[in-house]
Amino acid sequence: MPTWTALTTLEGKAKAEALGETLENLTPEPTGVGVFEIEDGSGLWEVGAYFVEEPHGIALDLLAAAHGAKPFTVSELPETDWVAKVKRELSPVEAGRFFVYGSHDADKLPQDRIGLLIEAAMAFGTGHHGTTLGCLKALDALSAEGFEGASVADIGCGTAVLAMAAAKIWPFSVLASDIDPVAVEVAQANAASNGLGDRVRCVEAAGFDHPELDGEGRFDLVFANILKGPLIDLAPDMARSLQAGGYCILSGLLVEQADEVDAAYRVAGFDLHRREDIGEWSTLTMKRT
Ligand SMILES: C[S@@+](CC[C@H](N)C(=O)[O-])C[C@H]1O[C@@H](n2cnc3c(N)ncnc32)[C@H](O)[C@@H]1O
Repeated sequence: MPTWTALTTLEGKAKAEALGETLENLTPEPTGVGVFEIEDGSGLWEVGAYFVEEPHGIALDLLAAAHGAKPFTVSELPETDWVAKVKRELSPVEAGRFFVYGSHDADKLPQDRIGLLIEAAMAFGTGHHGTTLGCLKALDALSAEGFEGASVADIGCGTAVLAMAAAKIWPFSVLASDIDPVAVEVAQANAASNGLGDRVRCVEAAGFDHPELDGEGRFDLVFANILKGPLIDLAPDMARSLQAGGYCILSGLLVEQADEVDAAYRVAGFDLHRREDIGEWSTLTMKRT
């Protein structure tokens, strides 16, 4: 059985966030990085990096020295325990008409909701994050306005939660993509377990850099829940890929970053159609002019 090596340290908030960012850029790249507040009133934050393979000790020593971090605790976690723990703790999420749930909560799916079965796995998108929620709500709002997406792409699909949501409300195929091959595998498996294996296709790609994603006016709706920087970089390709009157639903940006992304997309040929802020996260629906 593969084991996971977890490296954790405790810091104050600012240092924890800076350390988390540095860990994400570490070589070898961690399989996951987490930055969490310890809920004991101590004001301390836990920073963790999780590796499937043995971490690079020297890189970690340098990292700890550079940040003045307390020594990392290194522990081995059996993979199955971790996944099972996350699964048990995940409760269903409602977003608009959508109900995102794990198989352990299958009996809780209300009859009037559109179910999206997502098992906790090594991909982002269980519906719990404000960015995913924002995108699902934006999709629901577009559909309530009478919009029907006949050619939809989900860039940075993670679990494919957004691609599957679109495929559940409209009778067309959806193309999902992710830069991370593990996410592509998880996404394709989720599509199959939701009975959408023939209509949600997942490919590995960075942005629109894939023959199946390429083409002027190729799509009428594109989701991109990635970060502010990549979203801004993607604006010209997004404008080229979308038909006039089509939409992109953008998330992964903090509330204070929304105006900057909005401005970049206006320059590229979009108008702001809708904005939804959930907690510290903002989701923009931009309409191609
Ligand atoms: C925040 S998650 C979003 C997952 C899912 N779409 C959701 O809304 O919950 C971002 C995903 O985008 C992928 N990603 C990041 N940059 C990307 C890029 N330039 N092109 C394609 N995928 C990217 C990451 O691997 C990750 O799976």
